[in-house]
Amino acid sequence: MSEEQRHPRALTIAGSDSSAGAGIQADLKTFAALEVYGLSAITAITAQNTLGVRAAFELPPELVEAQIDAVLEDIGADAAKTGMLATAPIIEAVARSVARWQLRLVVDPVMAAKSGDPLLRPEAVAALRGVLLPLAEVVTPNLPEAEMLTGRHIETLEEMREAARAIHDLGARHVVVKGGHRLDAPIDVYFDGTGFSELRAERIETRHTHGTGCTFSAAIAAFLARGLAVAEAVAEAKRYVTEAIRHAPGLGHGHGPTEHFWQWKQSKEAQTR
Ligand SMILES: Nc1ncnc2c1ncn2[C@@H]1O[C@H](COP(=O)(O)OP(=O)(O)O)[C@@H](O)[C@H]1O
Ligand SMILES: Cc1ncc(COP(=O)(O)OP(=O)(O)O)c(N)n1
Repeated sequence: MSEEQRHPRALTIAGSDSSAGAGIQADLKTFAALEVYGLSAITAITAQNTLGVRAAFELPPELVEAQIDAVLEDIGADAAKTGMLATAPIIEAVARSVARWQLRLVVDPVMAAKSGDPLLRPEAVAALRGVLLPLAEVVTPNLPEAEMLTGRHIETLEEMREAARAIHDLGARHVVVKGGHRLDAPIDVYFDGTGFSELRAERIETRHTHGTGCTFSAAIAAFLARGLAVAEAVAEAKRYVTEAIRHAPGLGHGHGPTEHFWQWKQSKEAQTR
């Protein structure tokens, strides 16, 4: 097998964030840091910084589909992830592509930025639930997104487990309900359709958490592309995002980006020594 054939590759289908802390830019940085070749299909262009989203322009669904076809016909992807999908027609176009290309898909059901600015039209939530989630190998809602998907209030770990089960019932095969929005430790709940486990980490006291959800889901896709099983990929991605937050460079006047190039490889090697 040639070098080119063995190199893992992953596709992100997401919006562009001009501040490069979230969206396509965060995903590609994560793929690169984890030594996975990154491909992209852009769904929308946002003008945003660490303080908020100033403008957004949604691309035509046919152009999103054309980007996916162009890279998959030529290069192919071992795994893919979605982020900001903006509209129901884009979600439907992405679902058609995922089914046609039989993609191993991680869905980050992005609905709003940390600043509160909306990134998904309200009427598109039904398409996310009904059309895309049934195609997801993994879905990674944060607490407000899990509330929107289930129609339940979620606060406690037990309520996170109930929400994970309800989202699994919508068709996603593995569910991670993220706990970054909890008041105490950022514990995430993982459900594989049979059992629950918790992904635990210390809370890092910082305002620099822009794009943490994008980074987490991109890392899951990268580890899947590298051949890890889902439970392992999710656990490694949790370690990755925790270190990305810890090493945040402290940029901007609001919620700044996390860091991707703090020598992940060496820190992994040190861990296993
Ligand atoms: N301050 C923090 N310290 C450590 N981990 C965090 C912190 N904030 C978020 N996380 C983790 O980052 C990941 C992304 O979660 P979250 O911030 O809830 O997503 P989103 O960006 O979609 O709102 C989760 O694994 C969460 O537990
Ligand atoms: C273009 C774009 N996509 C997604 C987001 C939201 O990303 P997320 O990782 O959920 O991070 P926060 O914005 O919640 O920190 C975005 N802002 N822009």
